[in-house]
Amino acid sequence: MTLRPQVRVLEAASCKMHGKACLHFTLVKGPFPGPSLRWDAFVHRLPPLPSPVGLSSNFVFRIGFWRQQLTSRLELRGSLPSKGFQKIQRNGVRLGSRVRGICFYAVTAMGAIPLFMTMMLVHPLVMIFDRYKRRVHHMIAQMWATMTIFPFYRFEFEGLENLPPGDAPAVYVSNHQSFLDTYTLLTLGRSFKFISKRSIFVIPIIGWAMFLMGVIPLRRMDSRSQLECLKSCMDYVRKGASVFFFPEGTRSKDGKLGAFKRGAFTVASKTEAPVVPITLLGTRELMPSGMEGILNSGSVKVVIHKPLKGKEAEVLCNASRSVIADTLISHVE
Ligand SMILES: CCCCCCCCCCCCCCCC(=O)OC[C@@H](O)COP(=O)(O)O
Repeated sequence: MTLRPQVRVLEAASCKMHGKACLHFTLVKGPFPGPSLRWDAFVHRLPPLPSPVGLSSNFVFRIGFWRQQLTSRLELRGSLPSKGFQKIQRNGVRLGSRVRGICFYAVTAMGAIPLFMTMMLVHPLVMIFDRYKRRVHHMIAQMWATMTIFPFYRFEFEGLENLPPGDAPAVYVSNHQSFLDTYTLLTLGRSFKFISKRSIFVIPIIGWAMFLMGVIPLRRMDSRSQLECLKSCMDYVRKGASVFFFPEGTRSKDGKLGAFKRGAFTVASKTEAPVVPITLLGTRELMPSGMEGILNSGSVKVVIHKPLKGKEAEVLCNASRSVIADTLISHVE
């Protein structure tokens, strides 16, 4: 293995690390093509303030066209928020986030098995004594969700006093940014029935538990399935239970709040049940849509807003969306 100094002056377009003009002094160790280790010192030539000066080491593994890069970077002074050798990245995703993701799913799977067995055991009694709310199942789901997320991120609730007293029937709605939304909301321990896309029911154990809990399936593009879903929701609410909609119908891909579908608000206006708007903050930063395999570090906040009542679905829809939109805007750094 030879150590070969390389000095490279990278134009803005080619400095992938900083996207700006900068000077790199690189020591390359290792035969080419093959695994190589590079030490890279960089100074920005035309720095806006603050400009990063630092050291990074790239371990580049190359076999034929396959290339894998692990980067760690020490920013002595930089534009990145935090300093220090803590960002070991693979393809731009921090190793820590990958490891956390794997642990997260291990914990959630290990917890689900015994808890699901318990659910199965008590299910006949639940269907006899508490057919609509199924509170015992929600307590089990609350335990599962809490034990799953507790080791990985802090979550706090604001506005708990706005929750309908005694689990009274209501239509809950919130923005939707991540799979973590469901986990976080389940820790509330309320017996609301989620409206879920059918494909989630196929997940072993979780899907079966959703069935036992009375989660309402929906084929999103199918108008008949939408009607059946609304009918089930109205039936549940009239029988004293609550339902939970993500009116955007899908997770936000860019963090912006999408348009709200009317279904939830039709159920509320027809059953005269209150709408409880909820804003979820931070889940997307932890596990963005399309990156379900990773879990970044961070925290989550859930804001429960004052319940809204009314006979006009459109009015309820607009009022709910704007209170959530305002809260999202007010929490943008
Ligand atoms: C025994 C262990 C206990 C297990 C309890 C499991 C309870 C799980 C409740 C799941 C409720 C799921 C609600 C999902 C709502 C939904 O369907 O949202 C769609 C998005 O997400 C994904 O769609 P997309 O963003 O378009 O990919």
